Amino acid sequence: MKNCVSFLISHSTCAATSGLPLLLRILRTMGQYKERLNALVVKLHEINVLKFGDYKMKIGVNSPVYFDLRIIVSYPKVLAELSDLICEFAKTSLENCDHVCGVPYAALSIATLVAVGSDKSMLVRRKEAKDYGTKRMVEGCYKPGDSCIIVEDVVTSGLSILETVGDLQREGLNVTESIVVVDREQGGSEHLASQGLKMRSLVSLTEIMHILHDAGKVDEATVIKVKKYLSESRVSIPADRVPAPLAAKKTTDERLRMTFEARAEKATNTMSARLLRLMASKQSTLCVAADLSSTDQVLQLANTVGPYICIFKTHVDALNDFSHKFVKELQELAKTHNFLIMEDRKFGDIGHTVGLQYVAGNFHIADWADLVTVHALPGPGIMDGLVSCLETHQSGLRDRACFIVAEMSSKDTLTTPAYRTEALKLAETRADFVAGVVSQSATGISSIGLIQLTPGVRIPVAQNGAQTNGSSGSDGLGQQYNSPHHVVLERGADVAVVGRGITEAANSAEAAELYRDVLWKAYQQRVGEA
Ligand SMILES: O=c1ccn([C@@H]2O[C@H](COP(=O)(O)O)[C@@H](O)[C@H]2O)c(=O)[nH]1
Repeated sequence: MKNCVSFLISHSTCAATSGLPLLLRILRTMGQYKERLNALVVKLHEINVLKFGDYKMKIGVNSPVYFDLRIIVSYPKVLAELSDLICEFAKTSLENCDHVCGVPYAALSIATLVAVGSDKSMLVRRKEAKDYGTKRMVEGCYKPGDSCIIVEDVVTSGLSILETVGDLQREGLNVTESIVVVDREQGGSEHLASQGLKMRSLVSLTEIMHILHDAGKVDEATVIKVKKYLSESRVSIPADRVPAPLAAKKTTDERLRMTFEARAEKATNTMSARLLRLMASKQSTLCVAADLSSTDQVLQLANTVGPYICIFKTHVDALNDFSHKFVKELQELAKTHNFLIMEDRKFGDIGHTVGLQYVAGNFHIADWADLVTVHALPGPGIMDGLVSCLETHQSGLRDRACFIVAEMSSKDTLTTPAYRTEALKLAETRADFVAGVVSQSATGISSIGLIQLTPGVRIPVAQNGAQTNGSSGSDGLGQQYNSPHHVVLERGADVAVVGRGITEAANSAEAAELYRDVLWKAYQQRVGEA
């Protein structure tokens, strides 16, 4: 019945456009489909894909029924019929996805024919990474954000599907659904659902037993034996076998629902805890980017927006009159208005060099910037370089921290999903110095205390002057903007960076107050306080 409803949904559009009365046409198509499915099940039994006896399963238990869909490749007509039925069954889902990926190896032949039958691109997940060439785990032409449907032969626990989904997600693909031939009804669909994955099966083990019994292929005793086995043999997946991106997704979701106060309690980095508390007490998640060229302009802006912000972000190498008097005054304003100073230096060299750039040079950044930004590109050595300088520096590690740039906001950024994953790993392992990450999304950020800083934020103004909630254009030089609402609720931003949205406003104080309020309301909605 469940599958008839799926089938009905898939076919309602084509039925609606035909000349026949709608219901009659749907029922006829459904009847034909059901007849073909029954015949296929009988055929699968005939060719020994479906076996009854006493079988030792991969998961350790014995089963009175076993499916070996691997041998279907030796029966091309049966393989073609099965794939055709999947194309019918999942018509709408297949129309709306970008790719089809079979779980290796048994489902590969089925997925290939489904991809051909539905004119969709196919992806192949490798079971082992190559140690030469591209070293990719997923072969095929795709880009991050593309959607993909999984095709699997038989589902018991769902672990094989989860492993495939894990690899696809690591490549930035968005897995929307899994279509399986047989659901053994031993917990697979529930496990997948608990990881946010929808699963639909062509036929369940119970349905197979009914079809074969009605066709006189199995006796009543076998039906009862299988039924008893099903009621006694639920299969579980140990938490440590759930692939990382999926496990991380659960933690990320929990993290996003927590208040800043609660997260501060769990934060292992001192500056992260301090900033989270500051955000909560000041009710502000706004970071203003002071991309200006004179120190007077910067100080005036800091004084104007100070009451509404948690971070004041500078690019001191863009100033034409930098002085140490300037940083002293900026620090005074930070004390008066209670905000942190972030120098958006985006360090990106080897450890030794960045150490010098941090504590020495013209700017002596470590003397006055509470926070700095750092690229992950050079690898862990960059952290060692910065941290070793701080160990002998007057401010010490307790009062200084960095944000790792995991992903940039600009169009066609080279911070690919794979790069981002590695940058996040670096952030998670260096809680001694890392307070947060610069990122456009929360995916994969699992440490509760890690703060997500998201630049590229601007309130969109509609043609008629009314505000809208959508994404909000670009600056013609690669910067891409999203609305405050969108970055907090859809992308998981904790702190939103706003530059020209405030510095170019007619009244910077009013603009900062507006951004602060809109961002705070979105945060409250996210944690369920609104
Ligand atoms: O990915 C990134 C990282 C940093 N930035 C910085 O944020 C501000 C954005 O200014 P707007 O005027 O709001 O565009 C700017 O200081 C950048 O250096 C970023 O935009 N994207």
